[in-house]
Amino acid sequence: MAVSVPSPLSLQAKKRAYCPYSKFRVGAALLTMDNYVFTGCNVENACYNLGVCAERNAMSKAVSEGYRSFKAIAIASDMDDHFISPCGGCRQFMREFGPNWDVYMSKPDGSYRKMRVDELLPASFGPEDLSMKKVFDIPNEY
Ligand SMILES: O=c1ccn([C@H]2C[C@H](O)[C@@H](CO)O2)c(=O)[nH]1
Ligand SMILES: [Zn+2]
Repeated sequence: MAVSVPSPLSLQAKKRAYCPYSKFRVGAALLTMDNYVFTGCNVENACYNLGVCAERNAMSKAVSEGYRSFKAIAIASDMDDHFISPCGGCRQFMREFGPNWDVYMSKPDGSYRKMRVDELLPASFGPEDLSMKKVFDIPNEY
């Protein structure tokens, strides 16, 4: 499937947000190196701290389906005066899969700001610091 970034799929994913507590809808569309797309929305919980962000949801879906190599993620919210920006936890989660891929932070009108993961999280800690190989070479059996 051909996908433009920031992807309209992030807007579609936003519609599925489960956010009765914050009422702050977020959608994400993650593009893999081999051009598959995994979407995600935020999923909140009555036990507030268990809520999951849209970005992490999309990345976990991709990894659980066997994809670890990412080109870009597009993020959408309902804020029309700000570009949605990933939280610190999601930045670290993105960095696990490499420092050099793109994050498109959008507004509902489709305008966006693009930054690389390493710009969003400089001087980061990652798998290499634990003497790991590239993350896509990490086996599923140890
Ligand atoms: O980049 C962001 C920022 C916030 N949220 C979610 C978390 C929570 O459900 C709600 C309000 O913070 O928005 C995301 O999913 N992604
Ligand atoms: Zn987050």
